Amino acid sequence: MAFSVRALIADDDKASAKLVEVLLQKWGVEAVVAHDGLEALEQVMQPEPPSLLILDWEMPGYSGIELCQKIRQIDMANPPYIIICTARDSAEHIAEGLNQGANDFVTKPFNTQVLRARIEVGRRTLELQARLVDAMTRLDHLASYDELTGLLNRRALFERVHEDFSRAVRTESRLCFSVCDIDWFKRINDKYGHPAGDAILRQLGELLSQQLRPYDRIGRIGGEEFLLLFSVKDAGRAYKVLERIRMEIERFRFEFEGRVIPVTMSFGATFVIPDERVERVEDYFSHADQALYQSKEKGRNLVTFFDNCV
Ligand SMILES: Nc1nc2c(ncn2[C@@H]2O[C@H](COP(=O)(O)OP(=O)(O)OP(=O)(O)O)[C@@H](O)[C@H]2O)c(=O)[nH]1
Repeated sequence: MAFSVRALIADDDKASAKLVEVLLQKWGVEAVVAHDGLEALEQVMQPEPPSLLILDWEMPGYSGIELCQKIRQIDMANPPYIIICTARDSAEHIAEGLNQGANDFVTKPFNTQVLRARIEVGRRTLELQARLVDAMTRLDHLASYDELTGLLNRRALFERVHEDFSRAVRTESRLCFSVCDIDWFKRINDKYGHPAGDAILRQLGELLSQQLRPYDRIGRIGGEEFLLLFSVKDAGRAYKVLERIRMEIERFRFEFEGRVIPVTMSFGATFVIPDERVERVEDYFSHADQALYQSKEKGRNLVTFFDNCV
């Protein structure tokens, strides 16, 4: 199916606007009409704006050229394709229009065939742009999210953690930074198979996400290792949150192909009062990791805080 576009015709000459509207209808292009620059700008600012703009050069409110300038200053994921319609067809005018952000020109009185061909060029360009934006969105997602669990990956998570620390400094809030790791995961893989291990990672990702609030951070930072960052008033409460999560995991029925697989997780954590030294995020990570090591040493399925700060 052909890629469809919605057009905006902006022209203070009502007869001329009507003529273009009728032609667009005939060519299967849905169109809305504005009779001055202000009305046209309002249409462009709608949540789902028209993508192909056919703007008259001279209009009350804003001229077609002023509209071009304004629209090109707006940061849009999918900028519109703009055709300026004008009787001014000198080289200077054409250059000025293009320099101000128009994609194309149609001179008045226009030739129907040429107008149709130019609209088709616009439609093709918008189709390519939509595909590019779609591909970039997908690439962005792939670059930031772990494919198996759908959680943030290590790189994206640490970027956000740095932002969270800066925000916490401003709002004077406190954070709990925890690294957690599945116990004996190698044995689980060996006993039930790698696909079962993958299924556990997926189920665990969902379970961890349900345990935290949407604005807390959670990500998969390595094979069977996850990182949690949540705001909390004091270290005692932080301990209770992690203990609750640890017990939920212990109780949860992880299943793969009808078999229930017991899973436990060890936690290392540190309670943080963020300060300006953003590089300390790496120190906190190292502290949480050392505490995780202690949980493993003490027998696993445990929550340990760095430096016994709880
Ligand atoms: N199924 C699956 N396994 C993974 C994945 N990533 C890492 N692993 C496995 O996770 C296991 C981790 O093993 P170890 O580092 O020895 O840790 P462990 O067996 O969990 O032991 P402790 O951490 O000491 O409790 C290895 O066997 C990895 O192959 C993955 O994406 N899918």
